Amino acid sequence: MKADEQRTRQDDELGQDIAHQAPSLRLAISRNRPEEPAGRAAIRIEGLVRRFAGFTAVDNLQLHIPYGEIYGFLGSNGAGKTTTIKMLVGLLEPDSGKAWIAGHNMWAEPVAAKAALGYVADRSILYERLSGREFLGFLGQVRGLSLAETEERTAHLLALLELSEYAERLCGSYSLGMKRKLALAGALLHQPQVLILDEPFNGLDPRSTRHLKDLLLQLAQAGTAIMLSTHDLAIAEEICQRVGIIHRGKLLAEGSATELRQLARASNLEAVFLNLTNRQPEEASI
Ligand SMILES: Nc1ncnc2c1ncn2[C@@H]1O[C@H](COP(=O)(O)OP(=O)(O)OP(=O)(O)O)[C@@H](O)[C@H]1O
Repeated sequence: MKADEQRTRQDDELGQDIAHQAPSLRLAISRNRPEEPAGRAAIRIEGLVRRFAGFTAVDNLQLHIPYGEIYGFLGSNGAGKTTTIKMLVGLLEPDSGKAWIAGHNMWAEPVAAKAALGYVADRSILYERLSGREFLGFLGQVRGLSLAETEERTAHLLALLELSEYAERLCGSYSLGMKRKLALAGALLHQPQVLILDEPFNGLDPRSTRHLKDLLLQLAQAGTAIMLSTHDLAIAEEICQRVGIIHRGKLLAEGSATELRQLARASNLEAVFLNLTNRQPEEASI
């Protein structure tokens, strides 16, 4: 048997092991982390539940993400990532449970919570008849920035995201990747303490992907809390301090990629992920 095949088989067997231990895995890992008081978490979710016509899409979810951390939210198609994010950013009312952004309850103090938040949806919604610069100018007004601040931040972000040469073109004429980058510029305009990104790497070319990874690492280093959902396990492994794996609306495991790999004795996050979620193979479609 070749070394690669042997490692894959070992990963599979060990992964099946942790699949059975899944509920205790998270507890074991969280004991290894210095405790972050929940009240000081940048993003805090307690007991979040959302049902659609009797089907439970998000099932009693708990999450605490501190400032300065990049948290990867992983799950197969339909696992409940977008539903969780929509409840967290105030777009979808939970059936029960609560969510806080920078200490503000999203549903009781939505203005304060949203002021601290930058959010990019999985599908970018832009005003197609505005130019890139006009779009950011409009968002600056919505965010209550002065004209000078808006102009300065707009120029900085357009340059940072390599969009300056397209700034006067209508958003409707942008490519998918350019739209994603402009949406990100919009989310960063008011320098939020908390950034929530649903599939931020979708549609980006390798150069823009590298650029975004570096930008997120810099923002986290400066203290921004970042939660991102992704299907790209290599990216999660590279830039996320912790990852949470959601499946059928429940958090199966949570920890750093290294902790998850060590605990599972698996060679990579993909092996951990596939084996945890393969108990329902028809859903393991990441
Ligand atoms: N408005 C809705 N009405 C009915 N069911 C919904 C609605 N929104 C989401 N769902 C269901 O909830 C489940 C979770 O969906 P969600 O979009 O949160 O998954 P996801 O993890 O983001 O998936 P993907 O990776 O494919 O984007 C799915 O079964 C989906 O069909």
